[in-house]
This record gives sequence, structure tokens and C-alpha cells, in this order.
Amino acid sequence: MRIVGLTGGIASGKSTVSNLFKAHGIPVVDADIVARNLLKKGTGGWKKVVSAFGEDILLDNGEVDRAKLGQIVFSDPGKRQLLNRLLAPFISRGILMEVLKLWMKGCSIIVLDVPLLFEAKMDKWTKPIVVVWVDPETQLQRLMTRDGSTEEEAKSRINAQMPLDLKRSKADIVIDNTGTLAALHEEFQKVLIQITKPLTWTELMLSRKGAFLALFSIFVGVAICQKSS
Ligand SMILES: CC(C)(COP(=O)(O)OP(=O)(O)OC[C@H]1O[C@@H](n2cnc3c(N)ncnc32)[C@H](O)[C@@H]1O)[C@@H](O)C(=O)NCCC(=O)NCCS
Ligand SMILES: Nc1ncnc2c1ncn2[C@@H]1O[C@H](COP(=O)(O)OP(=O)(O)OP(=O)(O)O)[C@@H](O)[C@H]1O
Repeated sequence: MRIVGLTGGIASGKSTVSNLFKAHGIPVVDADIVARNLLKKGTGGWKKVVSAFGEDILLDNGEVDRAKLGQIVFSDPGKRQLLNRLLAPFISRGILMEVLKLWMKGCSIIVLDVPLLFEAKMDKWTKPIVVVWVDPETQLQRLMTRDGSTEEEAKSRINAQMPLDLKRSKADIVIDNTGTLAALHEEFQKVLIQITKPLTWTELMLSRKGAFLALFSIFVGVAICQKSS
């Protein structure tokens, strides 16, 4: 199974691109959805977060007030690190479970849409890594429009992540989403061809999976030779 990593900056267009993957029949595991489910009332994640941040972050119905928790963690790096530390193991386990379900269904290619793919060191699970990039001004404008946030709020969210240019430098494939949606659709078609084409022998051997298969075959070969001699 090929696990494609999809990441980028906040509001760079990951969900828009992941919808294109889904429209082409490629399943997507969305880390934001996994993280949202982990904060549902009564779950393990909810308990950890309530005991660390207090009941002040709850709504009257006992669910986490996401806007309030967001205001706290995006204006205080220490509190953000605390939240990340509490939720990271649950998030990676949740993602892994979704991957397993898709593997059991026989999916040959899946996409992991993870905003913090590099920050959470999940990049080693995925190949190729697609980074959705936008220029900083467009990113800020789109974020403020989508969330109805002030410039200050939007900037604090952008600055809470690894710089987008650094993510771009770590990518195997970059999608520039600074232009129109039509331009994005066009660029996506090229990426889809790149991602779905079968690996060449050289690429397979250079991949970790290929190296593992080669070593395994050598090991089995040696074992058979020893047994028959
Ligand atoms: C703080 C929370 C409650 C705010 O909720 P809200 O509904 O306002 O935002 P939402 O979850 O839709 O996230 C929007 C975007 O914010 C960015 N973001 C979310 N969490 C983080 C974080 N800890 N650090 C940096 N950026 C983040 C991502 O780009 C994400 O796509 C929520 O983001 C959260 O629980 N974050 C911690 C879990 C996490 O790390 N999620 C990212 C999955 S890898
Ligand atoms: N090429 C585009 N032209 C105009 N608007 C766009 C384009 N691509 C995305 N958008 C809009 O920009 C906003 C951010 O896009 P999207 O939600 O896909 O980003 P994201 O990377 O998934 O964000 P997050 O990190 O918060 O999950 C949305 O309102 C979306 O409709």
C-alpha cells in the first residue's frame, strides 16, 4: 500500500486538495477529524485535556469549547506544546487505526492529510510527501476570510507551525495554490499522474520497503542454502 503524505500550512489548501483526491476515489485520512473525535466528551483525550486545562475550557454541555481552547493555545507556545504532548500519542494511534482499516479493505493507495506531518515526525510513514504551498499574503487573507479572524489571530495561528517555506523544501511534490481554483485543479491532475504511476525498480529498491524486501529475500535465500547444504 502506498501512503501519500499531504501537508502544508494552515489555510494553504490541504482540505481543498484532499477533496480532489476523494473525488478521484482515493481515500483520505484527515488528522483534523481524528483530533476532533479525540476531544469528544468522555474520551481519553478529553479527560487528559480537561485535567490539564481545567473545566473552564468546557461548554455547558460538557464538550470542549474549541474556540476558547484555540485562543489559549495559539497565543501561548507553552500551552500549545502541552496540548500537543497530551494529544500526539492519541492522534498517531487514531491515524494508524484508520490506515489499518483501509489496508484491510485492500486499498492500494491512501492519503494522510496531516497539518503537522513534519512537526509530529509522521513524515517517515509517508512517500511521496505532497506540500500545498501558498504565498504568505494569500495564506493570511484566505485564513482571515475563512475563519472570520483578525490579522493578529490569523498570524498567531500561522506562526504556530513550521514555516511553510521549510515544509516546501522537505517536499517530494509541491502544489502551488496561490492561483485560482481552476489552476489548482489543473496542477492536481499532474500530481495525480505522478502519484498513481507504478514505482520503477530503482525507486522500489531505494525505498525502505524495497530495501527491507531485498534484505528479507537475501535472508530467506541464505537460510534455504544452509538447510540444503
Ligand atoms: C486547538 C483546537 C481545539 C482549535 O480547534 P479549531 O476548531 O479552532 O481548529 P481546527 O482543529 O479545525 O484546526 C485548524 C487548523 O489549525 C492548525 N492546528 C491545529 N492544531 C494545531 C497545533 N497544535 N499546532 C499548530 N497548528 C495547529 C492546523 O493547520 C489545522 O488544520 C484544535 O486545533 C486542536 O485540538 N488542536 C490540537 C490537535 C492537533 O494537533 N491537531 C492537528 C492534527 S495534526
Ligand atoms: N485556489 C484557491 N482559490 C481561492 N480560495 C481557495 C483556494 N484554495 C483554497 N481556497 C480557500 O482557502 C481556504 C483555506 O483552504 P483549506 O480549508 O482547503 O485549507 P487547509 O490547508 O485545509 O486549512 P487548515 O490547515 O485550517 O485545515 C478555504 O476557505 C478554501 O475554500
